[in-house]
Amino acid sequence: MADEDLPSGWEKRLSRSTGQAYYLNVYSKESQWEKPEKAAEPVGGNAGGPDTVQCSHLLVKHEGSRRPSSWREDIISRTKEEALEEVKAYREQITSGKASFAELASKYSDCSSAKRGGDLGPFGHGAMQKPFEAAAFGLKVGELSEPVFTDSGVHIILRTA
Ligand SMILES: O=C(N[C@H](Cc1nc2ccccc2[nH]1)C(=O)O)c1cc2ccccc2s1
Repeated sequence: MADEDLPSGWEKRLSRSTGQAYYLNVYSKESQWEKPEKAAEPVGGNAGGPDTVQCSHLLVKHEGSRRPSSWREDIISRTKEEALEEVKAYREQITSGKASFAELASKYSDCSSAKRGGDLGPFGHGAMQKPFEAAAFGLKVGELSEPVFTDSGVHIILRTA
């Protein structure tokens, strides 16, 4: 049933038992008696955003990391603060053009993806730790994140696709 000033994503229906009008959210299939005032959003939260992104990252682990070991160092003992300072220095070298992201990631990242210049390949929602996912999906293609903290350590993330 059409209703000229009904926000998008809703349909007006009539109750079979009472004949009273109710409103159906065409995305969630939920219904309500009150006339909606806002458009219904497609479910899934990132309406209009991509389902997958591709990123490279440079990870500096620290003594409190989930796994304080990597291909670079058997036992990683730097502090979280030291890891942040190192990541900020790498970020500055990249943004000033003194070094490429892939060059620094391959040399200094404590993630095994260092062997691929930091490339993690394409990934969707739910694949990575939440702070990493939130940062990655918030980047434009070609954009370099500020330092991001996860249980693995301190990252900078470059969205590549
Ligand atoms: O979890 C990984 N590596 C961990 C470190 C780590 N922790 C992360 C958390 C979020 C995103 C990437 C991350 N990498 C390790 O080596 O201890 C991954 C390595 C690779 C390599 C290739 C592609 C995906 C991945 S995910």
